[in-house]
Amino acid sequence: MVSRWGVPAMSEVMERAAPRLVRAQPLLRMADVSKRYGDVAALEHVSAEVYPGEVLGIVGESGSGKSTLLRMMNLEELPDEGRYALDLPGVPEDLFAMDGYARRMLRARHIGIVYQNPHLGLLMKNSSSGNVAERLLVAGERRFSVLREKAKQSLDASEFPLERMDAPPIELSGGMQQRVQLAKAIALEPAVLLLDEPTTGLDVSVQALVLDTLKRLQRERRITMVIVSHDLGVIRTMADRVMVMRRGRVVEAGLVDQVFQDPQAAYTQALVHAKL
Ligand SMILES: Nc1ncnc2c1ncn2[C@@H]1O[C@H](COP(=O)(O)OP(=O)(O)OP(=O)(O)O)[C@@H](O)[C@H]1O
Repeated sequence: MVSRWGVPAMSEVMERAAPRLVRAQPLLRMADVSKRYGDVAALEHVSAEVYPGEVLGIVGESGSGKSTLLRMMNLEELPDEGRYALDLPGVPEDLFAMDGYARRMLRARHIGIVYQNPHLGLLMKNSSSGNVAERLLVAGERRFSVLREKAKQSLDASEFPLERMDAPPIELSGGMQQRVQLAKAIALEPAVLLLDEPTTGLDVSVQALVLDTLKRLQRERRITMVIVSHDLGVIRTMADRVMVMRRGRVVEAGLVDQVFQDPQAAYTQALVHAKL
């Protein structure tokens, strides 16, 4: 299949299409994205599509380019080449072509992100409710009582203990910090929620609880998500489809169950068997 940008929708990849009765327009489309850091090719001709309400998992060993791809999806960084579209009203065809201010505004309004490292997503010494409210300011709300109430609702939806909402993240556990990031990320009901190793580093029991919250939110709100993890268990729990990356390239993509039960690429086979 060739996209309207004239590049293969999933170049050089064994994409096994989801057996959907209705294939809507993708909400998110990245085409032929490449990025080098000096001699390192972090991404080479990567294409990805995510459909509304779908969870795309991205898996691969350390250094395979997962986080770099997510940073591009979050418009934090620009690639050397490639295109990026979100199917939203009034949004330009190629988000990479927007100026810096427009990119920041679009990111704040339509994209939510949870980082593995909460220091990247939160002001650690501000109150947790203030961190969430900061995101709401982007939508133009200025009334303190409304900001506080909406921040509270978002924290509650993230199953954050509300009696701690005035505590700064630096005083909270790792699991609670991730819930504050999540509350901030979903406060404006983003079109897409990006999750970069959101539970890595947490105790196994805490990890399970945070994944439960993410799954519930996804089920109830049909949030479109992209989740990066090196942990196949996390991807299997969360994702509908998976993209397997190696050395900056997509080596395999398809439905999670298909790819994990019957991996086609030698690299995916090794990943799956290493996990068993
Ligand atoms: N800002 C940067 N400057 C230089 N090299 C970078 C930069 N960001 C990423 N890289 C390099 O690009 C490659 C891909 O990195 P990336 O962090 O995307 O991989 P990853 O799959 O997310 O790995 P990990 O799971 O360890 O985070 C790596 O070789 C990395 O060292």
